[in-house]
Amino acid sequence: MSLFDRMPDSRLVVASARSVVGVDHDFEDDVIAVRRFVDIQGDRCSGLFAQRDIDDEVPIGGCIGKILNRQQSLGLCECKRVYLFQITDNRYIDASDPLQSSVIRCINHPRVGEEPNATFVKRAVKGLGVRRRIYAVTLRKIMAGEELLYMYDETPGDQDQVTVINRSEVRTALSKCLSEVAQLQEELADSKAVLEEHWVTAACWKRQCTRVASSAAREERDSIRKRRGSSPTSWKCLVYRL
Ligand SMILES: C[S@@+](CC[C@H](N)C(=O)[O-])C[C@H]1O[C@@H](n2cnc3c(N)ncnc32)[C@H](O)[C@@H]1O
Repeated sequence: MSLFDRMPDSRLVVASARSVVGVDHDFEDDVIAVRRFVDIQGDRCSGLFAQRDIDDEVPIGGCIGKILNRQQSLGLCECKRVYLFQITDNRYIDASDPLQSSVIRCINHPRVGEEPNATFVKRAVKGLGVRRRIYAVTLRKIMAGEELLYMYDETPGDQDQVTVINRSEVRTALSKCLSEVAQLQEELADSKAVLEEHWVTAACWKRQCTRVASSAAREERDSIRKRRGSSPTSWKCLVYRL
């Protein structure tokens, strides 16, 4: 029997507060909580954490959002944070808007050295106005305090090829980004006095650096993508594996 068949009645899962549309980032119940922390790039981000021990194969909650087709979802793959969950070849849940989604949107991908401990299963729900839903389910027993993690490229229905680039390609892409940022910082330092005169804040500086770094990263991705001929959505995987 597959994990999908062993799912309990999805109406019960839908009723869970964790699957309710519009739950904000401060969500916390006795099973999971959304916690904010600072990631390796120094940005504040959110993740889902177990509040108590959770057994294997327990549904955590449903992922909700706007249903998009592949074409409509492409632009969103380029966003800094991607909240797209693929449910079929041509159907995606866009969970970008926290007010139109559930806290399940906050599940992160495992970092280096971490293993996934959750996955998603699909289940059609009749009579609830939602044609297709996917549920986060634990893959093993989770201990209280552990972060829930799932491999983004394993969303049900995801047929994309995963582009795995080797370490030297990663290093080249990274050093290119870093040198662009260093150059920008030099330019900014030159004009620091002028900027100070205009009361440009540190936050604005950071935004400019980030913008240049992400555009450099995008160019690098495009150039590798051209060389590799991979599909645009597979870049989610590339970015996360960095
Ligand atoms: C579905 S959201 C997860 C919640 C997100 N961390 C937040 O703060 O709202 C996916 C985004 O989180 C970030 N993310 C998730 N896992 C990551 C990881 N292992 N390393 C770096 N960024 C990650 C990426 O920006 C990604 O586009």
